Amino acid sequence: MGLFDKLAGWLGLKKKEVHVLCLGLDNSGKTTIINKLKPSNAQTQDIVPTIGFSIEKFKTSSLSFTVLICQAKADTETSGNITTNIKHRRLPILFFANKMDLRDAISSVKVSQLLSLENIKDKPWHICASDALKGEGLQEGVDWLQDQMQAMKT
Ligand SMILES: Nc1nc2c(ncn2[C@@H]2O[C@H](COP(=O)(O)OP(=O)(O)OP(=O)(O)O)[C@@H](O)[C@H]2O)c(=O)[nH]1
Ligand SMILES: [Mg+2]
Repeated sequence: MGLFDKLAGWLGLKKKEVHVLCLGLDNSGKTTIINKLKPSNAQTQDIVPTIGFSIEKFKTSSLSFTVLICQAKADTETSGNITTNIKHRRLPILFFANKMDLRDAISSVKVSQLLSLENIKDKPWHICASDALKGEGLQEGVDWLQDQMQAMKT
């Protein structure tokens, strides 16, 4: 069972489709993170650089996730479609400070300071240190998303 399956189970399943936007710098580990969220039998061993953007669809027993993966600088029609109105909605934002296994990695607290995340006042946000190769930190992020989505339902 992948982390998305667990998330779907926890959500109460009122919604049938969930859109997730995965945005980050080139080579930051976006595809690796999304791959790790899939059930192990659906994961690929062969991660290649994403050209432009990619759309992944996950179907769990009763929920489908559409994940749009694109570079922070991408400005495509598709990303526009999915991101329309995001700015004005109180949608949760989960940050992964990925590649924390690298020797020169800085802490998630420092990343948060450098990105001035404390200035985000109109949306719930959370930052997790992660090592997407080992899958470390991803569960913490999914747990936080679960709490946020539960709160949005009530
Ligand atoms: N050391 C380390 N390497 C990682 C980690 N996550 C991803 N990588 C590696 O970083 C490289 C880029 O990972 P991708 O998942 O392709 O990154 P991306 O953000 O999707 O890259 P683009 O599609 O090119 O924007 C790959 O060689 C991954 O194996 C991590 O947590 N630690
Ligand atoms: Mg990619």
